[in-house]
Amino acid sequence: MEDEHVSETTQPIQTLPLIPLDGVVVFPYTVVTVPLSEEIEAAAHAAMKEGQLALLVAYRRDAPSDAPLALRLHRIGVVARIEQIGRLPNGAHGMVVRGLVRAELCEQTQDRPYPRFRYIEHHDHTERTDELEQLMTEVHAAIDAVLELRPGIPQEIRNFVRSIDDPGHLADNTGYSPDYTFEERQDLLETLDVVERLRKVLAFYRKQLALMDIQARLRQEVQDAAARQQREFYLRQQLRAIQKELGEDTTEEDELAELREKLEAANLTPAARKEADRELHRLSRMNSASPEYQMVRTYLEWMAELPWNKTTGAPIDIAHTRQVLDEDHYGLHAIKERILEYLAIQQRRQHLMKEERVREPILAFVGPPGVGKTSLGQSIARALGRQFARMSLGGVRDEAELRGFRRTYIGSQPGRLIQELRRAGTSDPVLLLDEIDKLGHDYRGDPAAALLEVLDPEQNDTFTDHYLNVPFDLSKVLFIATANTMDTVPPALRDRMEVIELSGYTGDEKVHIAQRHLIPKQLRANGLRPEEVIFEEEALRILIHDYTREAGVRNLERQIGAVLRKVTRRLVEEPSGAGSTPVRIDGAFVRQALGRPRFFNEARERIDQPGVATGLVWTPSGGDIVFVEASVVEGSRELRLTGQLGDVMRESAEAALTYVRSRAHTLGIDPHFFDRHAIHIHVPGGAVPKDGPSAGITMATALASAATGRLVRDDVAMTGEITLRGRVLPVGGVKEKVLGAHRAGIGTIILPRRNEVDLDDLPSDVREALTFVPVETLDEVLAAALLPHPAATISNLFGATPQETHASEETPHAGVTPGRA
Ligand SMILES: Nc1ncnc2c1ncn2[C@@H]1O[C@H](COP(=O)(O)OP(=O)(O)OP(=O)(O)O)[C@@H](O)[C@H]1O
Repeated sequence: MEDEHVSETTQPIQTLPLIPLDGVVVFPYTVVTVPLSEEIEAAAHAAMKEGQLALLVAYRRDAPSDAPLALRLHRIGVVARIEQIGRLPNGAHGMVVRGLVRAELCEQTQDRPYPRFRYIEHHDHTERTDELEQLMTEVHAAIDAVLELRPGIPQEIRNFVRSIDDPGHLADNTGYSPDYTFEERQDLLETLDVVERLRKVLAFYRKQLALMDIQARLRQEVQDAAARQQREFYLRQQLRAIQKELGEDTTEEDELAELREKLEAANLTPAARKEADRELHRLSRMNSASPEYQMVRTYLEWMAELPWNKTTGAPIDIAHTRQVLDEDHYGLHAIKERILEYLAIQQRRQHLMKEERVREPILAFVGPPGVGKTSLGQSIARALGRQFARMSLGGVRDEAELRGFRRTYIGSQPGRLIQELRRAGTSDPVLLLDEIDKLGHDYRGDPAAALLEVLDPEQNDTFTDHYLNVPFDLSKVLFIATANTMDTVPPALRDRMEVIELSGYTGDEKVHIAQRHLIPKQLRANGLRPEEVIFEEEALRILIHDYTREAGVRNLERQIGAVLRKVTRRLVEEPSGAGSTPVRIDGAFVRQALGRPRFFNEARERIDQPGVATGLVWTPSGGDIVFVEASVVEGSRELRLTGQLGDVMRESAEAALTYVRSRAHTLGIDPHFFDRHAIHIHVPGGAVPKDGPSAGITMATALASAATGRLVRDDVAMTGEITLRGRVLPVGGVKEKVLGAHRAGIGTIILPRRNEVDLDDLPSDVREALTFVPVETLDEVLAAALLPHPAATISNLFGATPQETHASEETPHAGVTPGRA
């Protein structure tokens, strides 16, 4: 099938003298000088007489030397013309031969005085196909590229190779290349098919090119690295010289000595000492320019800077602690007592053996923002003479954030715990674990599990950070957790906490906190002296009620700061007035300084139509009021609920509807009203999901209001779960809810009778300021919450007959807003 490429053969018509070659391959078209050994002399001379022609064939390298000649020779050689016999430049005898055509040996016809062989000639036969042309181009390009890269190749040779147009000729000429081994040359000679021969040549040169490329790159890299090292060396020498000039000369030895000294002073644990010594030894044998040197140095610096055995805490003194807590915090009596109890127990437990100290709980302050969780932690630290450190766990999703990354990672560091301890500088600080309710977790490991280990006295004296890789004793740290809610804290962690709830402050408490703590703090922060300002209580109350609405005092403190900034500015702008009379901050000053109030009586504003009732909710940032809206439209019997309500809340809505329907007659609602109307209940409040059963009575009230057209009282708010039969069940979070309602300006609170006990927890001023309506049934709720129908009179207030209300039943959905009673 490749016949057209196969060289033409001629019949073995003649014989020629054979000159065996040792390690030399002669190709057609090439001229070679061959040393004339004794062995071949006779043949050479005989050939000269026979038209200068001889067969030149190489010995096989693998054949035994005692084998018959025919077997010791390769099958293919060339017919060559001996151009000249004579002395070579080196003085030896030699001959110049020119290869003419491939020859295949047939049988030997003579042995002595020189061997003769019959042979067949193989002439190249090629057809110039596209494939062949393409191959030629590629071979030319490859040879060219190799020659280009090879230094010292004369231009004539390249020009000569470029000029060869005959494929077989081109391939055979490459046989000159010094890169071929003998076997490769012989193989090329034996490849009779020209295309195949060219392919072999191409493959050979490509391999050659790749090798040269790698060599060149390696050479370049070696050169670059050497240059870089030289440059760094040069720069370091310069740096040294500069440091010497400045008197800051620190050589590597100095650096090592300094580290060694620091480590000595750091009072390391035996395990840490061992690791540090090992790394110091490693460091002493490293080149200071290497990146690894820096890594080890950083590690050793961490080790040297950690407070392995440094403590400041004195034994717990309860009386002193009480005094400090009182100094720093107004009120919070029950909370302070619990803190003192906890510390007293800690004091006792300190003497216990490690095995007995298992399952010690951790203090957890839980409550809305700004109620003093952080500042209580700071006070405790102050009272115990310990450092205070704080670590926010909000959004920590990765265990490695707490425990660090192994040193093998580039740029690795110890975890947050170790970092905070270094910052604290002692091993017994009060460490506030902030926002444990916002701890995350994902595929990289559960940080809560790591935290559990940290908090477990059984394990935390050998806490191992991945970066340090030696145990660090955390057992002397006083951990305090803070959270807005315990609901989202993983149960295993929750079990370890002694929860102390801070529910928020009343207006009066806030006034006191402001007068005693926040105003003095903000005066200092704004560069004011106490005698320069008179902060009137009226101004504080306006700030509390109209400019902030919060359980804590964080925004109040901010607003006080904002008001005082105006004072500072005024004093700076009008220095003449300063010092004479103090600046008086009253209500007018506040309004002028802060602009329009942010909060107002929202309930009055919202309840302008039937169908709206005020409920009470508990949120992680304190209690608050919420408005439940119900509307009825003519249509098929349907209940729609919107406002991101959870399943429990939806069920309560259904229970509310069922009950209101069952009381339609008493409430004066047309018995068929609910068959002809669709009901829609909506609880506004943005995108916040809401759930829980405590809005049951509020939904029922809103529904009853919408269906009867009677307005709900705007100074009333309520909370309570309902049953299908209209009973009101107790709910949670009453204290926070009541405080939230009080803040929002609500005067009357309807709550389940069984929650009345919770009112004992309320500050007395709040209890006195509010009216509580404890209820057991929904009828009682509606009686207290709904205003009489505009058309009704006082006498039939709660006993309206169907006829009396029927006439005006259509008003709400007819769009007429009944007037306020
Ligand atoms: N009872 C109090 N007496 C005096 N100052 C208080 C009291 N409660 C809170 N503060 C002050 O209110 C400010 C806010 O309190 P803090 O930062 O401790 O709140 P927090 O509960 O930790 O809030 P968060 O949950 O947002 O961290 C602080 O300046 C704190 O000193």
